[in-house]
Amino acid sequence: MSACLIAPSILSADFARLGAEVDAVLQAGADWVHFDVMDNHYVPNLTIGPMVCEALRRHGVTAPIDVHLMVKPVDRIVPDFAQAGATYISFHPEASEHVHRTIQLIRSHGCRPGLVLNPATPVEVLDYLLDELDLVLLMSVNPGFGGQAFIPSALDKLRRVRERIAASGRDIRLEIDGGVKPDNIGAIAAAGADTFVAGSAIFNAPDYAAVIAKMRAEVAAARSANA
Ligand SMILES: O=C(CO)[C@@H](O)[C@H](O)COP(=O)(O)O
Repeated sequence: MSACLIAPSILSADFARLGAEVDAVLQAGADWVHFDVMDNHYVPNLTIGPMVCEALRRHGVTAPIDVHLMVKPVDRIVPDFAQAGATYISFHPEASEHVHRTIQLIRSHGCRPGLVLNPATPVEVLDYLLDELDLVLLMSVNPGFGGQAFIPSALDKLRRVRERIAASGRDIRLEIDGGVKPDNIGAIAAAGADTFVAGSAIFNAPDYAAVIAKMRAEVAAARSANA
């Protein structure tokens, strides 16, 4: 099993102090910065774009930036995010006319491509695509807002995607996003996730290091119970 990675979603950060917030979660032990891009079209909310990603790089952030595009169309913003310093760029298949082409576009710009499955998107959407992907992101809430409750059917979906990744023989991260908390992250890890996005659970906590450490401990306990 791949290393457990914790990716705080900056959607729940204090945007007035974004650089300091990102520094704080990374110093507290986070691995990635999860960067939620919403366009008020594909999803009913509006957030941040490539200029903010670039500003974080200029601020000195060297950790992987995990860009989750909740935008439609996708392709025209990909080069801008690559230029801005994105590491992973993930998108929703429903938002792209030509999913395979968008994946190739992301890779051709030097980034790692990921595909995002909404709660009602079947796992079969991965057919013919897993060989091209570096990451699969399963949404355990409907995209658009932080602070929603985890949808339990995501656990079965994680197991099914984990089986497909194992069968592919490729090193693909399996990321989960939405309602991830210290009290459910163990079950989520046991179902097969290795990369954990958490927004409100981390940024609403008084002590970022303590909540990240608690999440890692829960993942480690679940993995050793399943070994
Ligand atoms: O992409 C999204 C929502 O669309 C997520 O990244 C949320 O921002 C996660 O927030 P929490 O559920 O962890 O509060």
